[in-house]
Amino acid sequence: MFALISRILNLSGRYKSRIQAAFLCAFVESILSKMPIFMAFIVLAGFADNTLTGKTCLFVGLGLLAVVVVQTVVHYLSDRLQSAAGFMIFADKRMELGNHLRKMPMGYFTSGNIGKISSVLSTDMVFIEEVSMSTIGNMMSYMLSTLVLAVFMFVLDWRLGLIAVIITLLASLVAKYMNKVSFKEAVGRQNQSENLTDAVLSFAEGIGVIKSYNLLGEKSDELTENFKKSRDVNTKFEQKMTPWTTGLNILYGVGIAAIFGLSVFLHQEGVLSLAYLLGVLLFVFDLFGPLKALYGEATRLTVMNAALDRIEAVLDEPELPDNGNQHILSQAQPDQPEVQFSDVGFAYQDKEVLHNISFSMQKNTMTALVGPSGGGKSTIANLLARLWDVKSGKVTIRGTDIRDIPLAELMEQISMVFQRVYLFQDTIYNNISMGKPDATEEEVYEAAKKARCYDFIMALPDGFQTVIGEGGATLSGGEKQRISIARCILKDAPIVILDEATASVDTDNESYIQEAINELVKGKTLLVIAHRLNTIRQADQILVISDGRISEQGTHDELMAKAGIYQDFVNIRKKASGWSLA
Ligand SMILES: Nc1ncnc2c1ncn2[C@@H]1O[C@H](COP(=O)(O)OP(=O)(O)OP(=O)(O)O)[C@@H](O)[C@H]1O
Repeated sequence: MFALISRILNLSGRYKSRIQAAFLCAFVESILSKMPIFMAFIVLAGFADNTLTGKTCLFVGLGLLAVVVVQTVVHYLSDRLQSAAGFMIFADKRMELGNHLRKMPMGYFTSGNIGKISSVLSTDMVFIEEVSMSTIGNMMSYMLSTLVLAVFMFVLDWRLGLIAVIITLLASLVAKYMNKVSFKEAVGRQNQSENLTDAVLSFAEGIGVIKSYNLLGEKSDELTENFKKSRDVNTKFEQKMTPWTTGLNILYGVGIAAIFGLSVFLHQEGVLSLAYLLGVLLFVFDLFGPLKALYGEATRLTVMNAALDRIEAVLDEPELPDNGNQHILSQAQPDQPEVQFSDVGFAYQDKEVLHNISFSMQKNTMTALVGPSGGGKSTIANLLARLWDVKSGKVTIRGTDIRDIPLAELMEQISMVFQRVYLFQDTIYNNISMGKPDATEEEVYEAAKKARCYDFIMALPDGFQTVIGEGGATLSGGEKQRISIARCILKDAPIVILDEATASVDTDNESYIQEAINELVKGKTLLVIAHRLNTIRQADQILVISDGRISEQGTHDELMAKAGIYQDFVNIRKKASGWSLA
């Protein structure tokens, strides 16, 4: 328990003194909350000894008033200091996590991790930031209160103090095992919470497909199954905890009965005065209250510990190193290619997917990657943009290894047009201008014109100020694609990576998109994952990628003359509607 408390306190960093002050206030408040019983003890003791005077009553009355005032002040202070500290610490932690996620390779953001990231950023962070400080504050004050009450029992009679200490030690032993069980179960509970987040996200994202394939029943059942599992995991947790909490309650009951019985016996034996007996009677029912509350909070602490484990697991995921300090030459040396892959190998975890990939791209030329699905085309394109790092060999731009170039500088050199377009929930203007944040209005409009989207944007009621996304304007897939191309045109990076669309859009849209792409790639070095025969024919070089290797390389005419895999693909492509047979 102490290890857990110190683990959370270690996070406090620059807010340490604020938290210490908050805990001090919480402790003072908890001591003050016992003062009315203490005052009652003074009055009853005076009454029993026949020494009660008006002065004592006045003193007790004023004392109670002062206690109420001070208690209100420290309660206010501890609340303010604690909750603000929790939010401040975890606001910093969230930023650290956000910063870390930004630097992680794209490979991490596979669907299996999306649920984990959402769960860490929302459920775990929110839980810890809302309850951690108050939980620790309460626990500390309960511990100190238990100590103060036990000392008071010793003051009344050492035998009573001894019983209080024995019960406290036994309770902490029981609580230790209870925490172990709670901790074990907390891991399972959180894993199920992640599974549930995953299931809900994938259901919400795939609702279109689910409906169109009439899978609503099946997928709803899967989701319901997940809800049931969560219910079962939580019920099991409560069931496992009940014997322990009951055991603790019995122990407290036995302790109270023993102290009560012994104090009456000691009074009858003439060892304990009536005043002290009254004192015991006043305190005994409250004696184990703080201890009870302490172990109630301990369960929350184990949940927090599991949440911290998950936050730290995400923070421990390796980042893509960004310590390069070389700059890309503005012009390649004579005879130096713009882009060069030299003996590149790559694996997703242990699965090797690229072997000995070597090719070069000359400035302002088009290289087309073609080949069967799963061959490795997208992986090659992603390695050029350094979405992952090569496992062996190297990728250079104008002679410089891309790992030696600061990521921000590398990104300035490359534009990527994906099949799956992502537009932010923002105005069309801002969605385009993020390609070049310091662009003038004229430059944004010019890019929109080149990307063939100016006219349809101006036809919208709010024009470029139209907000896209949920609650905003809905655009067709082709329109979104053109806006994303406008963004790239504005960025004007010298190297363009294009994943050519396989999905069929209507003929109008297709020709507009083609025109937009033609504008984008003018005077650029282009790497295209090509699916259309027209595009492939125009390429300066074609790389046929299959099983992670370059199996053929050349121009369309050269490869057609070879009667190899490329020729087969072209023939099939002519018959079928898509190059990619997946
Ligand atoms: N994130 C990933 N994690 C693990 N394996 C992956 C991942 N992405 C791709 N792969 C695997 O790597 C291999 C190459 O995939 P890649 O997407 O590069 O092929 P591709 O030629 O672009 O295929 P397609 O034409 O279908 O897009 C495949 O076996 C694929 O299953």
